[in-house]
Amino acid sequence: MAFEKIFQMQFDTAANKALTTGVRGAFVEGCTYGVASGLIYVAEALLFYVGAVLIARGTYTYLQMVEVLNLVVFSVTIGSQLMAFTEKIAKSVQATSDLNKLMQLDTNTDESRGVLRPTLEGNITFNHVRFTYPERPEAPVLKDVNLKIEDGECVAIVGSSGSGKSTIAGLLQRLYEPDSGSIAIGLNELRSTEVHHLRDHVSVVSQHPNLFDATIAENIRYGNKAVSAIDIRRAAKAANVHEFIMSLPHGYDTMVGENASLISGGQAQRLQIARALARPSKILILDECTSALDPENQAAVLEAIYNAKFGRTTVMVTHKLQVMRMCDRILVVHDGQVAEQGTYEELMRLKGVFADLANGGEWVSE
Ligand SMILES: Nc1ncnc2c1ncn2[C@@H]1O[C@H](COP(=O)(O)OP(=O)(O)OP(=O)(O)O)[C@@H](O)[C@H]1O
Repeated sequence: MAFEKIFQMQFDTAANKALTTGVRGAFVEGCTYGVASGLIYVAEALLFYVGAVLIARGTYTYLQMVEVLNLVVFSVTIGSQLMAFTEKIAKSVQATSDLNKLMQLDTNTDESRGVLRPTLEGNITFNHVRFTYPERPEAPVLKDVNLKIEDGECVAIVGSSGSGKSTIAGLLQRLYEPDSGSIAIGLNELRSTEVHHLRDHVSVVSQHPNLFDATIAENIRYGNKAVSAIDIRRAAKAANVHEFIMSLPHGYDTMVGENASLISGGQAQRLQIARALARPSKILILDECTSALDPENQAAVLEAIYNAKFGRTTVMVTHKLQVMRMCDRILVVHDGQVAEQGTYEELMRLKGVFADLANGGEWVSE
C-alpha cells in the first residue's frame, strides 16, 4: 500500500537522524566531560604554583592563599558540573520546543469533523469523487470516480500501478477527504461519520501484517477491550489460523517476537485477517494482502479470505488473477475513473483497458 512506503521512508529518515544526532551528542558530551574535569586539575595546579610564588615573595600570607584557592576551586568545580549538564539542557530546550509545536497543532482537522455513529452497513457508493494529494496538487489521482458496491458483495479493484487503487481504499477509511463528490456507506456520508467509529467498522488487511511484540491474543485484540477471548478464538478459526496457534507451546499466549519474527509471512497475514474479523465490522478492505507471500502461504491466506468474505462487503485491491476470480465483480481504475467493470470473462471480451493490461502482463497469475 502506498502509505506504508511513505511511512517507511519517514521512519528511516527519522531513525538515521536520531543515530547521527546521538553519535554527535555522545562525542560532544565526552569532550565536555574531559575538558571540564581537566580544567579543575589545571586550575588547582596553577593556583598552587602562583600561591607558592606569592607566599615566597611575601605578598600573600598562607591563610590568604588558602582562601583564594578555595574560592577559585569552588567556582571552577561548580562551572564544570554545570558543563556536564550541557547535553541535558540542550535536550530539554529541544523537548520544550517540540512540546510547544504539538500544543500549537490545529485540532480542527478533516478527521475531527463528523460526529455521527450510525450502524455502518449497506451499499458503498462513490459519487463523482475527485481527489488530489495535497503534496502533488498538480496531479489529480481520482478525477471522477463513480462506483457502487452492493451490501455483502465482493469486489476487486484493479488497474495499473499508480492508478489510484489504494487511494480509493484510503478514502474509504477517511484517511483523506475527497476534493469534491461524496462517499457513503448505506445512507451515511463518510464526511459526517465519526472517524474512530468508521475505522472500527471498516477493517483493513494490508500487505504488511504490522504485528507487535506481544502475545497472539493481544495482537488479534489490537487494543480493543470489547473483543473477548471467545471473539478472538472465533476470529482465529474463521481466519484459518486457530490450529496453528494451538500447536504452539503457549497457544494464544505465545509471544510473536519483534516484527513477528517467530512466525511465517502467511501465518502473520492470517493473524492480521483474524484481527480484522474480531471487530464488529461489516466491511473488509484487503490491499494487496497476498502480494508478499509464496504460493503455499498465499493459498492458505486466500482460503481464509474466502471464509471471511461471507456476510461482509469485501473490497480487494489486487494484481492477482486468482484473487480477481474469487470476487463477484472487478472494477478497473484507469485515468482517474472506473473505466470498466464486470467479471473476468466479461472484461476480457470487452477488449478494453482490462484486456490490454492482461495482455501486457500486468496481472500475476500464481
Ligand atoms: N501520500 C501521497 N502523497 C502524494 N502522492 C501519493 C501519495 N500516495 C500515493 N500517491 C500517488 O498517487 C498515485 C496513486 O497511488 P496509489 O497508491 O493509490 O496507486 P495504486 O494503484 O494503489 O498503485 P500500486 O498498484 O502500485 O500500489 C500514485 O501516482 C502515487 O505515487
